[in-house]
Amino acid sequence: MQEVNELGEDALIGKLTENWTTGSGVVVGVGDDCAVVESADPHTYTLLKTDAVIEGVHFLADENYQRVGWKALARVVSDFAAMGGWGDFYLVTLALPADFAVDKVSALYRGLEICAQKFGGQLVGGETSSVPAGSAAVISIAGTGRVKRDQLVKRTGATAGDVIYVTGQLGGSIRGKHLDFEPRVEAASWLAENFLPNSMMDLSDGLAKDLPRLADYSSCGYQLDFENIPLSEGCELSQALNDGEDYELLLTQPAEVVDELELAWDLAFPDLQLSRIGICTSEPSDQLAGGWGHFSNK
Ligand SMILES: Nc1ncnc2c1ncn2[C@@H]1O[C@H](COP(=O)(O)OP(=O)(O)OP(=O)(O)O)[C@@H](O)[C@H]1O
Ligand SMILES: Cc1ncc(C[n+]2csc(CCOP(=O)(O)O)c2C)c(N)n1
Ligand SMILES: [Mg+2]
Repeated sequence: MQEVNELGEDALIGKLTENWTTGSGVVVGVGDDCAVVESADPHTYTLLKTDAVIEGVHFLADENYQRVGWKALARVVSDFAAMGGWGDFYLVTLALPADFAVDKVSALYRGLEICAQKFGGQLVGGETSSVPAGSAAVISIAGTGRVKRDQLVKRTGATAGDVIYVTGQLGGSIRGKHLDFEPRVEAASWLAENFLPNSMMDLSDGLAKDLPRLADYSSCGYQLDFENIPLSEGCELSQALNDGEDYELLLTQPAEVVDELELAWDLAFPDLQLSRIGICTSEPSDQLAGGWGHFSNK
């Protein structure tokens, strides 16, 4: 019997969805940060995302649950941002063991509310269920969002010659940033409005996992300047590549616009680093391997 760890996360999703076709109303199906579907408004698309955090996998059981609530919602907001959009409505699914403390759930909801308040969008319902005694708590957020049609940025548009950028610094998120990161909503929509990147995604599984994904989706390769990868304080390159949960933006821009982009960026976001870390190539690359994978690091 084949186990899921033998396939790895991406191959499993690929196998399960290989026969799914993109029917009418679907702009982007499986394979990007969000699904994108037509909306009644001719100027926007609707974004759809569902994302779970699991005790013991995404946070420790004794964590401050307000921070867990922030993280759970901010992850969805980050995926909306990665398409150039923002969140509108959120549903919360809880699956808890029977002895779970009410105070922890209340704290979780404060975190969700604070995050929704800060980044916009409303909490509008959910679902409550249980897990067997001794099992891990599961919190899942489903959200709908919006993006202007002419500002949608996908993972598939990178082309050879594009300059590859990341925002912020990478690595070491487990020291705390994975719980209280700022989804890059403002930066992403500024980019989408002013410099429409050829491709963009948020970095959740580490640059070593996510850049090869972006390159695969775009049918190109990449050449990294490792010395230009921005390291979080106290981190080594291997952490920046592999730790994951940076929730920074990874994007590519045609070379002709990068000088103008960098000047404008420094004025618009003086406190957020934008680093040129490499270029897209026409040939496939093998500079990177690693990062986070559920089941195994495949
Ligand atoms: N069980 C599943 N069935 C169908 N599609 C899935 C399943 N799991 C993931 N997908 C799809 O696979 C793609 C990658 O999903 P994933 O949740 O890894 O998104 P991501 O943006 O790469 O990661 P993150 O959510 O951490 O930012 C998405 O398009 C998602 O809709
Ligand atoms: C207790 C604990 N152990 C490990 C980690 C690290 N971690 C968990 S999931 C993940 C990738 C993103 O998840 P997903 O692919 O589900 O978006 C990473 C880097 C953590 N945060 N807490
Ligand atoms: Mg993502």
